[in-house]
Amino acid sequence: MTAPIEGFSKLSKEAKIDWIAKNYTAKPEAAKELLKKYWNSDTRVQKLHDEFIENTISNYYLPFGIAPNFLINNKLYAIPMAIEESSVVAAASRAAKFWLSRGGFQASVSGTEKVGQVHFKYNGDKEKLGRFIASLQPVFLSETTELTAKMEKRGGGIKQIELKDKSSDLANYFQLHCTFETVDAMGANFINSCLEQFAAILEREARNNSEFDENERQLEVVMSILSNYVPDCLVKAKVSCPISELNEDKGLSPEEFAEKMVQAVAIAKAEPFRAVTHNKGIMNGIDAVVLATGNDFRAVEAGIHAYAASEGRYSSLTHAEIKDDIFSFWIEIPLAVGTVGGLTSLHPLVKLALEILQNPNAKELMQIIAVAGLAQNFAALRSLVTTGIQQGHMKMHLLNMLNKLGASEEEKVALIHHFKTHTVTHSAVEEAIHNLRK
Ligand SMILES: CC(C)(COP(=O)([O-])OP(=O)([O-])OC[C@H]1O[C@@H](n2cnc3c(N)ncnc32)[C@H](O)[C@@H]1OP(=O)([O-])[O-])[C@@H](O)C(=O)NCCC(=O)NCCSC(=O)C[C@@](C)(O)CC(=O)[O-]
Ligand SMILES: NC(=O)C1=CN([C@@H]2O[C@H](COP(=O)(O)OP(=O)(O)OC[C@H]3O[C@@H](n4cnc5c(N)ncnc54)[C@H](O)[C@@H]3O)[C@@H](O)[C@H]2O)C=CC1
Repeated sequence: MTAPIEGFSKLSKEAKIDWIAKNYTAKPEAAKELLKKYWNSDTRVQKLHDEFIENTISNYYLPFGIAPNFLINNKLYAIPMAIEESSVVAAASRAAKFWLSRGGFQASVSGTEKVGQVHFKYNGDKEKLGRFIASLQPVFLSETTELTAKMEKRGGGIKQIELKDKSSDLANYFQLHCTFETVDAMGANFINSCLEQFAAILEREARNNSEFDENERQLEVVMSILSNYVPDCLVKAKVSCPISELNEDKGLSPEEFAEKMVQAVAIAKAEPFRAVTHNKGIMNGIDAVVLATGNDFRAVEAGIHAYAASEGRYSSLTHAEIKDDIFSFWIEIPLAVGTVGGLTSLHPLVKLALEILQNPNAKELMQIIAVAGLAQNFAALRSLVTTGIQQGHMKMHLLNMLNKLGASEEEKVALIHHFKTHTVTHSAVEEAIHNLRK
């Protein structure tokens, strides 16, 4: 077993690479060569990437694709997507193309409120605590003016600071539940800075509060942090058209297709095992745009899944109905994303992605991301209720399989042609390449 290492973080990049290759790989020279192959040839860009995280030894590439033809609120977008899974970009593109001639996607933001909390312990009279927090409201605001001045100029800032009694859930547990408007930033750092200031004020003023007894003065902050659950930072995206415009699809009449789509969503609402996969398909679209635009996909994932379970059972993020011969399909999700801050102005490809999206503000980006999720779900359900998922997915996955089997460019051309009329499965591809090489 390799011995632990002290001070790894302080080694040079070369020394880190030497150490990891020597101690953890079978072929150190080949491993080193591979890591260096993925360095950016522009040393300034490479340095920038090295400084995004810690202990960087190379870059991890994800494909960066484009799904064109998204008509969103009557504006045409080409959506950049960063994702490793085949068929996602094709599926989004197909759904965009389908809805392009049917009025496109309508999207709207119904709230932009972010949340942060100061969690604290207090053992004492609750009415006194209520009076204490009420008296501190102006202090919380006046002692954060340095932090909030610029944000307020942009139309943002602190919205509300509310005391919440959580002591029935956990002994002596209370919180300051705070809401913020962070305009075009995701806001994590702004919110956390404000919260840490509230926390310092809270403890300091408790110690000096003459109304408190000795025990109450020991009010203790446990932690201060934003919440990634933002149920009032909501975006909705929708498509709809007369059923007659849905076309006959893979042997289903428009009416049958619409009914099956509604049924598929109903199943995801009734059955959590299905809902998880249904929502995974939606996240294929959402994560890909969140990543391409340099946003925090872990934050987005955590918040969206919490929302999917907010009614007590994990359920579908999309909804579908047929009413007065109109088929409607929509999504509603919480999304805290930024078009400034984080990596948005640093990562060269993120900057380009935002430019391709015509430099949206945060609300516009929320709408684009919600649309990508809805489109993805439409495409996946369309396949699931007609041909099954494998036909389209495996068609897109074919190149991965051919690469894995070491197919030459000529073999790829021949086999892609062959599989236009044959079903793609692992064994069929193996057999076809074997036959070709005989
Ligand atoms: C894969 C398709 C789109 C084929 O669909 P198709 O009807 O065979 O496509 P087509 O060849 O007729 O082309 C139509 C359009 O689709 C797009 N398209 C088509 N091919 C490409 C391509 N190579 N590259 C880029 N775009 C492509 C493109 O927009 C194209 O228009 P054009 O560009 O020609 O004007 C369809 O079968 C589909 O949408 N399948 C769903 C795939 C999917 O959902 N994949 C996600 C991975 S599976 C998963 O993780 C989620 C899941 C399924 O479990 C979720 C759930 O259960 O709900
Ligand atoms: N739990 C979580 O989600 C946490 C996430 N993070 C990370 O925090 C980062 C995002 O934090 P941010 O505070 O958004 O980024 P940031 O720290 O880069 O700050 C963005 C700043 O941009 C400025 N700004 C300029 N123009 C603006 C405009 N039009 N609207 C709003 N602000 C404008 C503001 O000063 C704002 O504070 C992400 O990288 C995320 O991964 C950090 C801690 C916790």
